Amino acid sequence: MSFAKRVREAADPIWQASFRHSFVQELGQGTLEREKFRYYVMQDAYYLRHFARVQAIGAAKAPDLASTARLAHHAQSTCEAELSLHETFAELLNITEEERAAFVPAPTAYAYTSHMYRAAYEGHLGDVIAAILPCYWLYYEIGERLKTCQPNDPIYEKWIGAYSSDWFRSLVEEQIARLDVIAAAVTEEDRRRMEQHFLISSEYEYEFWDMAYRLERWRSVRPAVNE
Ligand SMILES: Cc1ncc(C[n+]2csc(CCO)c2C)c(N)n1
Repeated sequence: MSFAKRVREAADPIWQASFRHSFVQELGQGTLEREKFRYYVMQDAYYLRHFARVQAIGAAKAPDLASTARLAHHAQSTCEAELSLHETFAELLNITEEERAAFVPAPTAYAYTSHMYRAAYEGHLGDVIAAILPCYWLYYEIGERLKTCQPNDPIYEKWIGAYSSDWFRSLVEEQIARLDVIAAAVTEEDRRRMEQHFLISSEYEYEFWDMAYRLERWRSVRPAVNE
């Protein structure tokens, strides 16, 4: 069995929990409270800004120029996706400049992005891909599950459409293939560490839905946003 398939299986219980999460279910049914989705969109914009930087670290750590080019390209696409996400949803959801200025990353958004930076800082390209792959792959599987849903809400339909597209599918397949090529060439110890990154990111994907559903906040401190 390929490395990617193996870690996907190891992560299956937590992926199933994401599929069942009320945030995902209610998004598909169109019953998700707008406040929760707005909160999610703003936290996700923060997540994407850092995701792009982690991809750029992957580009810098890649051992061959072709991988550097692809990862750098993906970092740019994430920046563009983030910008268009911001523009489209900010308009549709009436997110104001004041709200953006007052934005604070929630503990889970901060912890998840910190986890990706840690994997990238300490490791090689395989660690970066292992940490970022659940983001692509889980969203693709969620897109597949939700694509037959009819939330009867243009905003939720737009979100589902973004993750069930063929374009998105090819992105996921590219990263799965990259993970398998790297995993086949590294040591057993490297593979164990990569599996841990994959599992921890899978846990944080679940926590991210939960964070939005609960409108998570810091208990006492209000850290200023770091770009
Ligand atoms: C918490 C969270 N996890 C995963 C994604 C999905 N995603 C983020 S960046 C990227 C790469 C292509 O742009 C993908 C698939 C998300 N939006 N938010």
